[in-house]
Amino acid sequence: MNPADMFTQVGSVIASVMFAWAMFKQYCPYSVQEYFDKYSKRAFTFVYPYIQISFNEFTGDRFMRSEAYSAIENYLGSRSSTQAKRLKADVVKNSQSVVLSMDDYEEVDDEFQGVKLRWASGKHISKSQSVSFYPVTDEKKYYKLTFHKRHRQLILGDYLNHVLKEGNEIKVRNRQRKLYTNSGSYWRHVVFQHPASFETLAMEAERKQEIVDDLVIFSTAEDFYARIGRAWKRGYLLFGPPGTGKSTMIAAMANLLNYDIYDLELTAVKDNTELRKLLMETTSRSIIVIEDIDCSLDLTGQRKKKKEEEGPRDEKDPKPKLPKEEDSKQSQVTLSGILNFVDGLWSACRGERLIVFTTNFVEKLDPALIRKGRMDKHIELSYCSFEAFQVLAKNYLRLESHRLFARIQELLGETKMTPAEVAEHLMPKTITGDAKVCLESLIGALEKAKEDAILKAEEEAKEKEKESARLKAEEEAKEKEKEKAKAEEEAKEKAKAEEEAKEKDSSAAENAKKQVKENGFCDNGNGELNNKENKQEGFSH
Ligand SMILES: Nc1ncnc2c1ncn2[C@@H]1O[C@H](COP(=O)(O)OP(=O)(O)OP(=O)(O)O)[C@@H](O)[C@H]1O
Ligand SMILES: [Mg+2]
Repeated sequence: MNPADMFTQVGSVIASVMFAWAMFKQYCPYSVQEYFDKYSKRAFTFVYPYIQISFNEFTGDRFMRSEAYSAIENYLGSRSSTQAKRLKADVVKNSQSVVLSMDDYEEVDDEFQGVKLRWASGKHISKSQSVSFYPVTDEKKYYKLTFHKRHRQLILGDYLNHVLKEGNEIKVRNRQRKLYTNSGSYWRHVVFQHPASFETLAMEAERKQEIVDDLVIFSTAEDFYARIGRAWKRGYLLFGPPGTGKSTMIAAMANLLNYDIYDLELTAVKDNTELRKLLMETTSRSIIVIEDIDCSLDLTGQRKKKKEEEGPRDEKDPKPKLPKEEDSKQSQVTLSGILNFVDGLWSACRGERLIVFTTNFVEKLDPALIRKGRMDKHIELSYCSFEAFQVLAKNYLRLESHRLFARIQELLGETKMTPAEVAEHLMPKTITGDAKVCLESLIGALEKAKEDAILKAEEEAKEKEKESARLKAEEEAKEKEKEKAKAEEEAKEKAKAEEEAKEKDSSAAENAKKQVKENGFCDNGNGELNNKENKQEGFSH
């Protein structure tokens, strides 16, 4: 048979098969088609010796990007750069390095313990049903792994673990950390580039080391948390006056552990459901921060008391007050919503998370919120100590020691100044950045602060004295009032007694007169008898 005849024959066979298939599709009942589909696929897999696994980009309801997908993407990155012909490039780490990954419909070979496998990338495209001028396409990307079925055990066990582990490590190395903030129920992010570190944090070295150790132990304790059956999370409560470094410490924590930050603005969260949704969208290796928790919501222990103190409504205005506009817009996140959030009911799903609360007034918070187990570590950030000052001097002025340090140490022991205020004075004030000028400015400020504190203390002492004198005078006046009331009472009692005695006397005289009239004598009550004659003659018995 010559080639021309052969092509004609093959062509006519293909055309006949396609015609038969089209007829089958058109006229055969749907149930029979389904049956046919099912068994043809089974027959195919029976003779086809390879296994295929798909890893889709999104899991669930397009809610979260699959961690396995992004790990595979990273893992295949280095292999694709040497094998694939079409690559995708992305810039990471503050525009400092380029990361390559394979483009759609590319294939890459891999080898593990002598076994050959193949990865392919692809996407399903489905057009959305919406009627629109610009039709929206819904892309679902995936990676497909193909390997011989006799290696099933090895690939499903060791190889996939190896891919995920290595992919995650590459991800951590390349990752550009993000600072997320919530606007309503969505997170928005910017690249996180805060320069704070524990080295530059002004704090006593011992306490600082303790916190660093705690963080590092936490970040490497996955197996421990799994063994004791607790969610891999840890709560930190940072408290202290404004400007003592709470926010700075959070940035230092994120830099130390290479974590993202989710800065949660509670007042922008509508209710507990929205809070849960936001939390579910946080990724592992992150710090979830709620700053100034005492101001965020009415979560303080004094909540009930405050309401009681407000007392009954104004008598003159018995109408119930309508809520103000901002009241009605207020967040409905409740204390129990926050407690669930902290307890990790919703965060237990995957990965490590730190939860950090900051407050200026720890005593105002509801004890339930900050009990151990919820907020595992309470860290007080307080006024600047000499040791903290030394760190600042080293950061700002590159000074280890100076003759003015002694005076500063003395003053810091006598007065309170926040690290933020101290740092402000250490900012170079001249072009030459003369350290002496800065230190003298700080000494001046500390001396002034000390004087102010003395004046304030004197003022307070005077106020106290005045108050106690006022209280004493009030007490004395009350005492006098009491004595006067008592004297008046006694005088009244006496007058009453005299009145009664008088009345008694007059009734006795009346009785005597009556007896004399009737009997000619009377008993005067002393066993003596009186009569008219005796009286007239001046006799008496
Ligand atoms: N302990 C510290 N170490 C280094 N710098 C500090 C420290 N405390 C404060 N600062 C400096 O002061 C500034 C303000 O500090 P920060 O915002 O961390 O204070 P804060 O405690 O969060 O205050 P607030 O309670 O008002 O939020 C920072 O920019 C930082 O430079
Ligand atoms: Mg702060």
